[in-house]
Amino acid sequence: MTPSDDTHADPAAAHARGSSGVETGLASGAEADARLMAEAIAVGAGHLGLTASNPSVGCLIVRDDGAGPRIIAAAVTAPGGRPHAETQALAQAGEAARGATAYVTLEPCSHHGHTAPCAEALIRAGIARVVISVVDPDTRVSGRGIAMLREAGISVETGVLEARGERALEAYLTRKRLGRPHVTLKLALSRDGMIGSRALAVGQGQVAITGPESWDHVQHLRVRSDAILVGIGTVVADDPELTVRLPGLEDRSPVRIVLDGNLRLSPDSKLARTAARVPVIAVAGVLSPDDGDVDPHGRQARADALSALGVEVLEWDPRRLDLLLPALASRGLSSLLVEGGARTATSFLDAGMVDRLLLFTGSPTIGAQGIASPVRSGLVPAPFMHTSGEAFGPDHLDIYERTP
Ligand SMILES: NC(=O)C1=CN([C@@H]2O[C@H](COP(=O)(O)OP(=O)(O)OC[C@H]3O[C@@H](n4cnc5c(N)ncnc54)[C@H](OP(=O)(O)O)[C@@H]3O)[C@@H](O)[C@H]2O)C=CC1
Ligand SMILES: Nc1c(N[C@@H]2O[C@H](COP(=O)(O)O)[C@@H](O)[C@H]2O)[nH]c(=O)[nH]c1=O
Ligand SMILES: [Zn+2]
Repeated sequence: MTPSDDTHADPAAAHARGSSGVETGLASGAEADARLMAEAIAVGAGHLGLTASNPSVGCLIVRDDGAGPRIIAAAVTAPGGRPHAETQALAQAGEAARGATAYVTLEPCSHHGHTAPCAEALIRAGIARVVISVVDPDTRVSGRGIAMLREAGISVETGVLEARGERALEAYLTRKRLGRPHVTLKLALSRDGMIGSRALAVGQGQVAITGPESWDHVQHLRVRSDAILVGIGTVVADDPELTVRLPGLEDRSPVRIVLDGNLRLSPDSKLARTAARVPVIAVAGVLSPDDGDVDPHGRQARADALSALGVEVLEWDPRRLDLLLPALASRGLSSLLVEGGARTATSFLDAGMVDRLLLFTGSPTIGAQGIASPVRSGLVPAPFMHTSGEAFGPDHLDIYERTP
């Protein structure tokens, strides 16, 4: 078996197989279960950022006819969230599913939602054993899928490679458990801890801090996110596009969100001009009668112009992250990538709304005109814990995770 960890490739194509399936070279048992679940997790990761409110689940159908386990089908939740992984894998396997084992990263669903329950489909297909990584916290499922399978006489094992499974499904699990998206804050820091420069005139573009290798990695982070968020200060200063521009993955751009309490977003900005292609939400707050410094007519005209371009102007207080994030979650957004700037990063950190912190440190120094980052590598306070570090060309990425 060559387990696939390429989350960017088409997961089904990664499993090109003949009618006899993919030999794994393993003997059945706990080690094979773990290896096959690792493969199911890799397959499931293939549609992160594409399945909206649904988790991107991986499912393998595996047969052992005496010569060791063979993968006869592999599927991931379809873009948009349906069909679910199991029904697609069962369709691929056909009659060969009878007596086989299903490896599923999330407990098979038991509810009649938009589709019939996957647990029922597994039973009907004659699956003999189901191996599950994570139990589904969805209140419509939550143990019922497992119970249905067991009642039908299927042998069920749960918690296989659970930590890795939880990590792969972290966005979905955070939304279900905490009622808000999983938040990754990513910042690019100069060697002296700055994220930008005040010396640049508006529209002069951003300071180059990190190189192409980091850029490539951030593009992949965007691919796997449901939404990307910045403050209006960044939009005014840099006029970013915030899309995915990797060849072949251009259609994987996440929803773009701007915190913009005074609706300063210009209809001429790259965000507004591309809104018809990739959604943009401007979180614009509600004008109160004493907002003396804002011309309500100007604001309304801007709102109209932006709406005509396809920007959604959301009258929600961008300062109340404690309310905004649950509102985004209720739209089905499970993973949020916050890309700055300094004030926005500070707000998310102060509100305790950052689950993972990615600090890219580049080689340039910016000096006294710099805009200081609210956090610096090596100086990140609790509750964050440094979990890994990696080089990207001349840059260094440090990853910190929130500890419970
Ligand atoms: N190196 C890096 O990783 C990055 C660097 N940058 C740099 O950062 C600089 C911009 O940073 P900064 O000026 O701090 O601007 P931000 O992008 O953080 O935007 C801040 C503005 O957003 C609005 N806002 C609305 N709600 C919130 C909220 N909850 N929290 C914070 N702000 C909110 C406010 O404007 P209002 O009152 O009008 O609503 C506020 O002034 C630029 O120089 C840019 O190049 C930017 C991104 C990444
Ligand atoms: N994506 C996925 C599952 N997702 C489950 O289904 C719920 C959404 O149901 P519905 O809105 O009807 O599609 C979601 O909250 C989660 O419980 N289940 C599975 O068996 N396999 C899958 O591949
Ligand atoms: Zn299902």
